[in-house]
Amino acid sequence: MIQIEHLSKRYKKLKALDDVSVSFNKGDVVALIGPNGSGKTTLIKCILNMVKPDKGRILFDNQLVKNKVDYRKLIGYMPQISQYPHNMKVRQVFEMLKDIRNEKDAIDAELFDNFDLKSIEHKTMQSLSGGTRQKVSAALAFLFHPEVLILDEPTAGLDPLASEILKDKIFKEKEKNKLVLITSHVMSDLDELATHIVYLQEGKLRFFDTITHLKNHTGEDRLGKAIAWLMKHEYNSSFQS
Ligand SMILES: Nc1ncnc2c1ncn2[C@@H]1O[C@H](COP(=O)(O)OP(=O)(O)OP(=O)(O)O)[C@@H](O)[C@H]1O
Repeated sequence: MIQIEHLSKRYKKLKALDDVSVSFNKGDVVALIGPNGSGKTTLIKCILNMVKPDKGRILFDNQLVKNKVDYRKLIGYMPQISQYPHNMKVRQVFEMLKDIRNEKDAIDAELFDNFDLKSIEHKTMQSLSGGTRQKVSAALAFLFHPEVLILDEPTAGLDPLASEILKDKIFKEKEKNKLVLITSHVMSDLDELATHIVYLQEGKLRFFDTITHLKNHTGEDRLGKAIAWLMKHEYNSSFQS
């Protein structure tokens, strides 16, 4: 569904992405893992056409994404830092997006309801706590039944109940054969959800495989331990599923 071929991106001398090739299919829940600054968000932004790569190409459903916008409708994106106008009320943000899409009937309000966003819809975005802003951002990402979900640190700042609600929702979408890409530093969350691991280090793809294969290879049954093993050992595995 998404093919990334020889992708490179530099910021001056810094190689944020260095010849990354990987592909993702429907039904995969892919955990993007790597140290701070390893290129996870840059990879996501390239997929979304928010950052222009210097080299390489990305295909979405076998179509090049370069200079395209339409395919973005099929992706629900939860950014690390949401950037909705500060003085807009929560209700207005939802209404604005529904108006832009003109798809008023095809709404998935499950997270809106489960997070009880109705009770804060009169508040402005700037008055929300960090975690509540994350809830709004999550509800917006799932709103239009997207085929692909790209979630950048989705559970960061969420309380335990909200975090469970969001993980249940991600799990349901996986069951519907959606493709989900998640970055997170919370290994236990990824252990519950992910089917595949992409491990980036200094912009390079160090590892791409199924979680099952990673655990078998390392002899660890917890993802956190298996990733620690990867970080300690020179291990390169990459397969295109
Ligand atoms: N707009 C930019 N201008 C200059 N450098 C940038 C820019 N965006 C990212 N970088 C650099 O590119 C590298 C990769 O950043 P990126 O945000 O992709 O990392 P990350 O893996 O998502 O990190 P984190 O885990 O901290 O979120 C970092 O060194 C970062 O400082």
